[in-house]
Amino acid sequence: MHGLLLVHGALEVVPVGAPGELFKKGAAMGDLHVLRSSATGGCSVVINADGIIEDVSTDDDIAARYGHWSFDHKLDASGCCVLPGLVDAHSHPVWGGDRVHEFILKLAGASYLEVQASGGGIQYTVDRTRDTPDQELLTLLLQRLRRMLASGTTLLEAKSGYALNADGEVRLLRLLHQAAAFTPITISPTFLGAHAIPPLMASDEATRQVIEEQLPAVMAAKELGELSVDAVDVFCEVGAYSIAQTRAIADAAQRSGLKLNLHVDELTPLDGAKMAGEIHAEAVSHCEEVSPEGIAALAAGGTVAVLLPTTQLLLGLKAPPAREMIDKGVIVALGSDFNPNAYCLAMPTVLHLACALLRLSPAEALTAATLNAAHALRRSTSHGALRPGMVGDLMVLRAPRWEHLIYQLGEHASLIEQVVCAGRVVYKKPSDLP
Ligand SMILES: N=CN[C@@H](CCC(=O)O)C(=O)O
Ligand SMILES: [Zn+2]
Repeated sequence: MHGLLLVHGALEVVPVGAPGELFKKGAAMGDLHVLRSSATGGCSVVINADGIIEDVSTDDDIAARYGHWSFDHKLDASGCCVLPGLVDAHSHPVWGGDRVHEFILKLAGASYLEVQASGGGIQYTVDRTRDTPDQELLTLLLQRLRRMLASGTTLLEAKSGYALNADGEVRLLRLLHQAAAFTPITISPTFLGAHAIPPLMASDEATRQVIEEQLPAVMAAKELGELSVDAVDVFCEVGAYSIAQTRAIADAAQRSGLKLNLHVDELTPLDGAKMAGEIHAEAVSHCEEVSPEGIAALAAGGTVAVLLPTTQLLLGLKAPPAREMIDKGVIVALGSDFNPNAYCLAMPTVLHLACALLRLSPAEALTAATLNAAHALRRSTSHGALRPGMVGDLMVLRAPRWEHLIYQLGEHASLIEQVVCAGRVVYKKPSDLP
C-alpha cells in the first residue's frame, strides 16, 4: 500500500484503450484517444493508493474533481507525454552463455536451421544454461528485467524452454517466480518445454515426455506454490514439433487449464496459425509464413498474432503480412523475442521496426505493444491502457509528441524520464543522460 499519486502538467496523455475495450482490431488500432494540453493547462492521471488508475483528464478537470484530495506524491510531467507502460508479449529471458559467435556465422550466410543442425542454436543454450548456477541465472535475469524496465516494459510474457526436461524446465519457471519478487515488472510465465527436440530423441518421444513428464511436473510445482505458469508454448516447425505433435501438446495444456501461446509459421509454411485459430489458442507468434487460411482462422478464433520484427530483421526472414492481418480483423500485437538469437530488450526499438519493416503506423504499433499485447496474455482487463480501473503502469516521455518514442530510433534511454508501476515510481532517468 502506498500513497495517492497525481501525474500532472503533461503535454499529452495517451490512454490507448477506451473504457471496456479489451483489444483493438482493424482501423480502431490507430485510435489512441489522445488527450492534449491546451492554453489553459496540461493533462493528468490520478492513481489511487492501491496502484489503480482513478482518473485521466485535463489538469483543470482533475483540480475541480479532486480539489479536496491531498496527494501523497505529485509527478510534474510538464514538457512530457504520458503513455501506458509497454507490454512485451514474447520473450525468452532465462538462459546462460551467449551466441555472439552464431550472430557472426549468420551474417556470413548460415541459416537458423543450419546453425541448429550443426549443434548450435537452442541446444547450445540449453547446455550453457544447465551449467550456469541458479544464483548466476537469477542475476542475469534480473539485469535483463532492469534494462527492460528502463526501456518502458511493465508487463512481460517470459518463457522457459532452455532445459527441455522436467527438472530443468521447473527450475527455469521457479527462477522466473523468484525474480518476480525482485522486479516491478509483472511477469506472465509460459512453459516452453517443447522448444526443441533433445539430442538423440525421436520427436514422438519428445512429445510424449512434454505431455506425460514435463507438464505434470510443472503443474505439480505450481500446486505447491513454487512457480506460476499462465500458458504453454510449442515451437511448431520443421526439425522441431509437427502440427500433430503441437496439437497434442496444446490439447494437454488446455486440459490443464493453461492458455496457449504458440510459435507458428516462422520458417516453413506448416499452417500452424490455421490450427491455432481452430483450437482458439489465445496467441501465436512469428507468422512470417502464415497462409490466407491461417489469417482467416486467427481472425475467427480471436487468436492474437504476436509479431516479432527483431527476429525477422536478424534472420533476414520475409515480413509477416501485418497489413493484411490487420485488414482481415486479426488482433495484432508485438513482442521483443529477446533470446540468445535475437538480443533486443527494448520495446521502443521493436516498435520502430514494426513501423519500418511491417508498415504499421506509430499508433498501430503502440496499440500492438500495449492493449493488444496485454490481450495476448489475457490481461487487458488490468493492463495495457490508461483508464480508470486499470493498474497504474505508465511512462513519462520527455518529448513534444508521444511518437518520438518510436521516431527516435535507439534514443529511448534519453527520452524516458520515469517509469511508474502500480502508482510507484520505479525508474528515473540517470541525471547524466542528456
Ligand atoms: N524459435 C524458437 N524460439 C526463439 C529462438 C530461440 C533461440 O534461438 O534460442 C524465437 O522465437 O525466435
Ligand atoms: Zn520465441
